[in-house]
Amino acid sequence: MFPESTKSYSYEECKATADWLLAQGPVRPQVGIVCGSGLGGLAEMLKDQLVINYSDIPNFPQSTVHGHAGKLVFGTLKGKPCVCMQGRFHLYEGYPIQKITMPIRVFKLLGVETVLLTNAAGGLNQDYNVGDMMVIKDHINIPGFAGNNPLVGRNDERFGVRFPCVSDAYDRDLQELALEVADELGFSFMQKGVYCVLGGPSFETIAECRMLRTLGADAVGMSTAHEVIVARHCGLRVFALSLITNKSVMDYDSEKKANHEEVLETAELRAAQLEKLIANMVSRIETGNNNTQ
Ligand SMILES: O=P(O)(O)O[C@H]1O[C@H](CO)[C@@H](O)[C@H]1O
Ligand SMILES: Nc1nc2[nH]cnc2c(=O)[nH]1
Repeated sequence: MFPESTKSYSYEECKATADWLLAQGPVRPQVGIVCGSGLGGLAEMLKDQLVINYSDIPNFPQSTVHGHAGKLVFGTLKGKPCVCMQGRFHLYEGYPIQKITMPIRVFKLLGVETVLLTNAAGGLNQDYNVGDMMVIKDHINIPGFAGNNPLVGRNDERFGVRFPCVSDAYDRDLQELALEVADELGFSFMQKGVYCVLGGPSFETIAECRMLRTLGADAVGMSTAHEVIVARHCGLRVFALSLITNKSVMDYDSEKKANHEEVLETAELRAAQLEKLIANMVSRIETGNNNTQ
């Protein structure tokens, strides 16, 4: 009924991967973290680590992008059992959208309740500066407009409903918690806005940047929104944060050119602060009942 390209990983395949992972170590993670480009240092914060290469995990895709190490790290962060993806998957790597989001379903089957996703993104909002952190309040899923949504294909009710609501995808309490924690840390570079996902890997043209800004997007990237849709479908609580690694070029007189090196350089500059923010958030997320303290 559905073409082969829309084949999801079945519940049984995701379960087999989750069971294999659970058999490797004692940690039963309640928080799942996904590291954006150049932000893999987040995983280093975990204590009592069990590190598993993606290449050793049954059914798992492989990382192909510089700045995405390709390791799954289990451990505790501020005493909370966590699992951290040091490297995510993107559409432009050539994977079907169901494959790049499959780890989120594995998170669910591992017992994860809350996912914290990070990414590197271009700042469309001209009030944003390089190095700002944007709490994502909503997204625009451009590939989804053309039917490239991770939930396309047969729906398995064991994960979630056929038509999930995503108007409340980004948990409001977690958004508030992030801003509260950032304030306590003295961060003066916090923003809250709308993330737009494109397929990549080419960066945007000037006309595209102008169009996306007109549509209401504050930042643009090539990830996250697909993971968020799958996470919400299976009932996970979601928080997502963009590091504005570069300013989108909106002006034909500009000499600036988007490039992955700048993305990684900015990530390196802000990594320690981003790690602090996420760690302090994790310490205040009450696990076991999906609430914050
Ligand atoms: O979204 P993450 O994985 O942080 O990566 C972002 O950085 C890369 C471009 O430099 C793209 O992959 C874009 O999506
Ligand atoms: N699409 C896109 N992804 C990014 N990731 C980091 N910066 C950018 C950007 O400017 N555009």
